[in-house]
Amino acid sequence: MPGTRWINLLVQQDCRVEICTEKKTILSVEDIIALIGNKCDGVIGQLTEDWGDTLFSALAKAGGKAFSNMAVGYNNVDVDAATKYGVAVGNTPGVLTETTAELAASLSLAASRRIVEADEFMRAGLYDGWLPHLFVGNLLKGQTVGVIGAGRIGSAYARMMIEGFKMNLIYYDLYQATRLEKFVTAYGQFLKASGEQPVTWKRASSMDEVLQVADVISLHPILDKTTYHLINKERLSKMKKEAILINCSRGPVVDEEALVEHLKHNPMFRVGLDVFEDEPYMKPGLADMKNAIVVPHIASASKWTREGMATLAALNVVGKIKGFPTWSNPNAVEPFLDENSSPPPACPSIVNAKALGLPVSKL
Ligand SMILES: NC(=O)C1=CN([C@@H]2O[C@H](COP(=O)(O)OP(=O)(O)OC[C@H]3O[C@@H](n4cnc5c(N)ncnc54)[C@H](O)[C@@H]3O)[C@@H](O)[C@H]2O)C=CC1
Ligand SMILES: O=C(O)C(=O)CO
Repeated sequence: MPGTRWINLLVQQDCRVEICTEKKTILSVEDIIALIGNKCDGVIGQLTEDWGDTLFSALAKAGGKAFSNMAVGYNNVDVDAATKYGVAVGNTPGVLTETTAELAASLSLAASRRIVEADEFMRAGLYDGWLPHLFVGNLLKGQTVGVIGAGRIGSAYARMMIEGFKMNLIYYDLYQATRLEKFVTAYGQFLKASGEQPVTWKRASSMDEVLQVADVISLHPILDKTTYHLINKERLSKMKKEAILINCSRGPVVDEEALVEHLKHNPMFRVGLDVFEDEPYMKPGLADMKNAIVVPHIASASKWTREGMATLAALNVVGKIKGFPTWSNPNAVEPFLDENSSPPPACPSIVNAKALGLPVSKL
């Protein structure tokens, strides 16, 4: 885990910390059971681990009260099973938002301007002079950005694309993104007052509307039963032939086999993927597609974010062990990140706090 603050905070609270030194990137359930052993008060785990009934039962048997994913997404965790065993489940919202949105924006630019293809071309020594048709891509300004899942990260991404490239917005979410709508309205008015074309927004009544209208579509929902294979063969066929699809949410939100087929038959369609259906693997054929940019789940990989994630995960676990209440707003975690002061006596974000009847901090 990055940085030293997370471990210093645990040690200051008299925790004995055991660090897994297995030379394996992804631990199996059996590996983790062995690491938990007979006595373990809490665990900080990774999104690659399968935290279900077996592990929560083992943790509870070892006296464990707390688990935290070092991640905001917790689709790898069976929260009901944790609740059944009285284990609190923490996650780390609030420190990933901008970093993840920046990677989605980076992929959007890289895909629209074909940066990876052009880079490979240069390195292969194929450049023999400027040509009018060399790596022609898409202009973003004035086009429409579609966001599926306009929560924390989806909204931050939308703002970047709107402010940065003056794109119009269409979004689909189960809930209204009121703050985002207000921002686009105000920014549109500002542009108009400056004599520029104002940007616009629309909340789509269906996801298909976004797919049909948008030029760049970025996926930011959580992964659950309702979002599994949200983008499938039929939905891909509704998108514009030259559209760009970005996925920085979770791999299974996209039917990756259908995507490979779509990429093969639509060379002007481009994707930027940070996540994959069967990580760490890619579906056959994806790696050969020139119209796909693929990066290894690095959307949250900025130093500040990763150190913040580690700190929040550690504070979730130690807070529960110490019997601290939960923080009232898990999106407002700045007080936990200030290196120059002690963190508040609270768990920053416990997703099953209500189900466990945990008290809420009054701070
Ligand atoms: N690639 C990476 O490294 C990272 C990936 N993530 C992923 O991004 C996800 C989103 O993170 P946040 O924005 O912080 O979460 P959030 O909870 O703020 O936003 C998720 C949004 O998805 C919406 N949603 C849920 N079901 C939907 C559906 N069926 N159709 C449309 N919208 C739906 C929700 O209403 C919510 O607004 C995480 O759960 C995680 O899986 C997060 C951080 C880094
Ligand atoms: O926090 C998450 O959900 C991640 O995917 C970490 O990058």
